[in-house]
Amino acid sequence: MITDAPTQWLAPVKINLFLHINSKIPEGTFRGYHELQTYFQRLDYGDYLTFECIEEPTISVQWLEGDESVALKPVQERNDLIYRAAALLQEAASARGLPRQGVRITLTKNTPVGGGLGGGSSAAATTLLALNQLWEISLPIAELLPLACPLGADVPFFLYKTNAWAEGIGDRITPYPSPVAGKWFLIVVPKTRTLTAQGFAHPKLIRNEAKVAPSDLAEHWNKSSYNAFEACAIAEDPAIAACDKALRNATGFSRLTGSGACLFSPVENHATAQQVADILIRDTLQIQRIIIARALPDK
Ligand SMILES: C[C@@](CO)(OP(=O)(O)O)[C@H](O)COP(=O)(O)OP(=O)(O)OC[C@H]1O[C@@H](n2ccc(N)nc2=O)[C@H](O)[C@@H]1O
Ligand SMILES: Nc1ncnc2c1ncn2[C@@H]1O[C@H](COP(=O)(O)OP(=O)(O)O)[C@@H](O)[C@H]1O
Repeated sequence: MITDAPTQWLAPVKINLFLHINSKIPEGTFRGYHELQTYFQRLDYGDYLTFECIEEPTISVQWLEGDESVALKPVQERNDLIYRAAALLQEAASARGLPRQGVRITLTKNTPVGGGLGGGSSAAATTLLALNQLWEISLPIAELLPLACPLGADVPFFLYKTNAWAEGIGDRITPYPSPVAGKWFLIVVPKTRTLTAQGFAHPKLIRNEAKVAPSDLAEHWNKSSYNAFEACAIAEDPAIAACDKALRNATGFSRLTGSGACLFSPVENHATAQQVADILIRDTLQIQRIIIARALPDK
């Protein structure tokens, strides 16, 4: 019997061009979470996922080593964001009177876990998008969003498949023209990881930034804005501090993405990126590796 090869999907990473925190939410469902403003930029780099649909309604997720090892795979499968996304969609299909179908998923792990690149969130969103199509459920994005939110504050953004301005807890998404589409970026992966919840809990985090309009920031993202986690991350973690200093010395710019630990800088072109990367890796002990990637265009 001839079967179709499983289809391969890229789960692209994001960088936060800037990230301001406006307040801590005092009550309601998201009590203790933070209201923020950020610009999510997608890059042409990420994990690869394959989906092999099967009739038996079981879900399995296998992690394969890519640029990253599989050492940080969640111990229990039911905690894997990919597994949880597939299970939520299975439930949604069943609730609509559609048959429960199964899937064998593989993840080729390229993105560092705890890097601030949204690897887990992007893989979860890609799973929702892929299985919505492959299982022929065809939910509109408005009906996928309630499934995405409980998986993580970053997951809704990845459903839009475009660069976007985000507010609320990061879940209120407005597609907005990218100020950097097509530009090359260096992403420094330090020999350390950060935990998002710890970053948000830091006592010295700036939590009262005034709100701005997208037009104020997207075009001046590298001058009149900042990443609220950066100062604390640099103060707390010598590896992040060393990588930040090295990248800033080499390119004149360095910024944390998300709650860290990765730092990024725009660069002129691929050749320059490679030259700078080679020198940084040679001279900076605290760098694990460097990703060279290009900002994806808007949809
Ligand atoms: C900081 C950001 C910026 O893009 O990215 P990462 O560094 O994780 O990539 C996101 O806001 C992270 O999104 P995500 O990684 O999905 O976080 P979640 O799992 O939803 O939340 C982890 C924990 O962070 C805190 N949290 C999260 C989002 C938010 N707006 N306020 C918060 O205080 C909560 O304590 C929550 O329990
Ligand atoms: N499929 C998955 N891929 C990556 N991380 C996952 C996955 N499932 C659960 N996680 C957990 O999600 C957390 C955030 O991971 P990740 O999205 O890679 O980093 P970040 O939020 O810093 O960008 C980690 O604690 C990780 O163990």
